[in-house]
Amino acid sequence: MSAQLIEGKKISDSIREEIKLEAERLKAEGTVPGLVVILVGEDPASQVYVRNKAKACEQLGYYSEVVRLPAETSQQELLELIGRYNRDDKVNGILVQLPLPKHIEEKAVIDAIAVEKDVDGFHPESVGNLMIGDDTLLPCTPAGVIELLKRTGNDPAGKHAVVIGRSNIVGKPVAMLLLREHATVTICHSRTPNLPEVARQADILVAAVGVPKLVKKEWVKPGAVVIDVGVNRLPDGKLCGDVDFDDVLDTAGWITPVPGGVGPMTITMLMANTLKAARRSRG
Ligand SMILES: Nc1nc2c(c(=O)[nH]1)N[C@@H](CN(C=O)c1ccc(C(=O)N[C@@H](CCC(=O)O)C(=O)O)cc1)CN2
Ligand SMILES: [Mg+2]
Repeated sequence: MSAQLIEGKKISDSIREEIKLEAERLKAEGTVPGLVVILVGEDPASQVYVRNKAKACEQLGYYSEVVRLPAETSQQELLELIGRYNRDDKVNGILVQLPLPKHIEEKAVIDAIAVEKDVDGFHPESVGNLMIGDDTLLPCTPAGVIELLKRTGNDPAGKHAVVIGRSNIVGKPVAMLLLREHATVTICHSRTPNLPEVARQADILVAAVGVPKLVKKEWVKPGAVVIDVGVNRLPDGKLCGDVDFDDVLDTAGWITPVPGGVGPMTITMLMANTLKAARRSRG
């Protein structure tokens, strides 16, 4: 039997409707959520994501700024700009689009963002808050994964979740969020022995490694929920995930497509974080 599709685009659209209502309520009380997105350089994919973030702000009636800086911008210039937005009351969220040019140290940039404006959830204090279970701004893609699970009735509680990938942006935080949702969590990576065998134990399998079509049907327990976080561009220009979708389709119980699965949730959760930061800014 074919797996049920987890339609990220549809779920994302309905969350945006909820956010819009909340944002209107907040605006009626005199607070306009504000987001600045900073892009350094001309990476084509990043340009699309930044444009889509600005569009989402417009759709929701947020105050929005996009700062496009040349690839040669120095780290010091970027840090000074962040410092200015840290002090700007119109702006509740500051997002620096990744990846950054090689001469800029990602950690220095993330550390410079005021934690209360860290709508990416990448600041060490945000990460620490997530780890100890304090209320915080959550990283967008991992938060989107949890929303997809919950809104399709796939509550992680009591399930075995296997996460393939250990990046700071997706693998580690999604594992922490699944743990917070009472899943038993295994984190795998390139040095995990018998990776297919470990993956096959998962009730919920999250693939976030950036290897096109790595996960095959032999890696999937029949009926498992398969969440594909990979966005890989193939030589023919087509997008594909870390899961071999066609191969896995008849084995999985639920599956996210690429495109149209996890991807659309990233920007929606960014909008939710900006709203949350705006609400919190009122004290
Ligand atoms: N500062 C950040 N940088 C990056 C993040 C991030 O969360 N914060 N994540 C990614 C890029 N990203 C948002 O910034 C992002 C990636 C993918 C999508 C998306 O909607 N993907 C679509 C396909 C889009 C396409 O056709 O290329 C999908 O999967 O359906 C949105 C946002 C790295 N940088
Ligand atoms: Mg404001």
